[in-house]
Amino acid sequence: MQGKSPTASKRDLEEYLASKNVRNILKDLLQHICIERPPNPIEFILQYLSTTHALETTEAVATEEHQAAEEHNPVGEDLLDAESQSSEESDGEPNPEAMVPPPQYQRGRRNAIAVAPASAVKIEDLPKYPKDDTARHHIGQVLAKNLLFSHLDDHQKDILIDAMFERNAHTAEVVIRQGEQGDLFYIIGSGEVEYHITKGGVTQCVGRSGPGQSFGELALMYGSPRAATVVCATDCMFWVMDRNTFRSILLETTLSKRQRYQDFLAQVPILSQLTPYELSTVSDALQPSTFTDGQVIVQQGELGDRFYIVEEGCVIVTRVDPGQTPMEVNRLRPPQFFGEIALISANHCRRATVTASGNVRCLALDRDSFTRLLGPLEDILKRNTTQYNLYFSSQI
Ligand SMILES: Nc1ncnc2c1ncn2[C@@H]1O[C@@H]2COP(=O)(O)O[C@H]2[C@H]1O
Ligand SMILES: Nc1ncnc2c1ncn2[C@@H]1O[C@@H]2COP(=O)(O)O[C@H]2[C@H]1O
Repeated sequence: MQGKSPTASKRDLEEYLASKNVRNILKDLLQHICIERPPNPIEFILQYLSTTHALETTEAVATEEHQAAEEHNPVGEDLLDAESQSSEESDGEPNPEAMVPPPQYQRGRRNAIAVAPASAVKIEDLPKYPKDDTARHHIGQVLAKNLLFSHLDDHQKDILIDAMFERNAHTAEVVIRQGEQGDLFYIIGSGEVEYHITKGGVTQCVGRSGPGQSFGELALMYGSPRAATVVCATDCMFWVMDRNTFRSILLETTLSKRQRYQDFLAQVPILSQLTPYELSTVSDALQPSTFTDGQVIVQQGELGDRFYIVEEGCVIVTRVDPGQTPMEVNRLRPPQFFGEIALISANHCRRATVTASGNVRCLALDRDSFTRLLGPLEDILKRNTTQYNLYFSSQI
């Protein structure tokens, strides 16, 4: 028997590794270990590989179906319909409860995270849908409203703008159906949508979104069936991107931000009222800010438009009343928060000065995100201010 030359066997090996996609699988695995830093990496690796393997098999089938659909309809016409029909065609009437939301969005199971593998598609191979300057400008404005896109540089934004296509839908039209497979991500250009979840035979409206907001990320992040039905509350225009574009440009940051803040936000008492999914949308909107010792974060008497949660370090709250010297009234540490009074009071005025004591890291929400995400907590926040013993609390 003739032995193979060392060069030939090295080449064989390379070919074998390439044909089985081994390098990419290991790269993805390593990337996800770095993002999640699991306490037990071996358990994580075993779970990741078994989940990934299952997902890749399903994805291969889904991709073939998608390619077949694209060959039939190369410019992406009727993709909304294609998305909502796919599972009806495969197994008759869709059953919204056949599949439940991904485990991390079910109460009490926050740690069970199934991570979908990152896309192997190169950025330059993403689709390009021609559009005029007005459309590009409009997408740019829409993206600027959504913090999921805030980390993108101009080059990435251009790629994203090229890869998106426009979809229109009428009031009451179902864009996404709970339980179905899906591979599109939507950004609302105009109009409003409602989210409905059916559980135990009961359908509930769990939220509503408007221009600049996005939906449809869960199925793309976790390879799971759609977790909610999305229905147009008004006539809508969407900018839509496919799974590969979402994964190439948005998956890592969205996933890592949600995973990074998930456990921390769960400790913030005021946020315990929110569902795990609502908490994850709070994570998307958080803006980390750092302060050095003595730096004033908010100043009494100024107008305020940001809410802060202390993530690391300590802040000192001081107040000065007319004709008095400034007095320390509070010290706040993780996971306490401040800055809500200016956002819920009529005159938007800061009622105290907050200063960093040592190095401090805070997570901030701007006024729009605060109102949209924490608006339902306003009564609790107002009640909470009574603990500050503010003589003007009745004016809030
Ligand atoms: N409470 C919620 N639970 C799950 N998904 C939600 C919820 N509210 C809005 N959604 C969105 O509805 C989308 C349905 O499709 P996806 O599961 O891909 O992604 C989901 C989210 O983007
Ligand atoms: N005793 C206190 N009096 C006033 N504000 C306080 C007090 N303790 C903590 N704070 C926080 O300090 C913040 C200063 O900005 P805001 O008035 O927006 O919201 C205020 C509260 O969140």
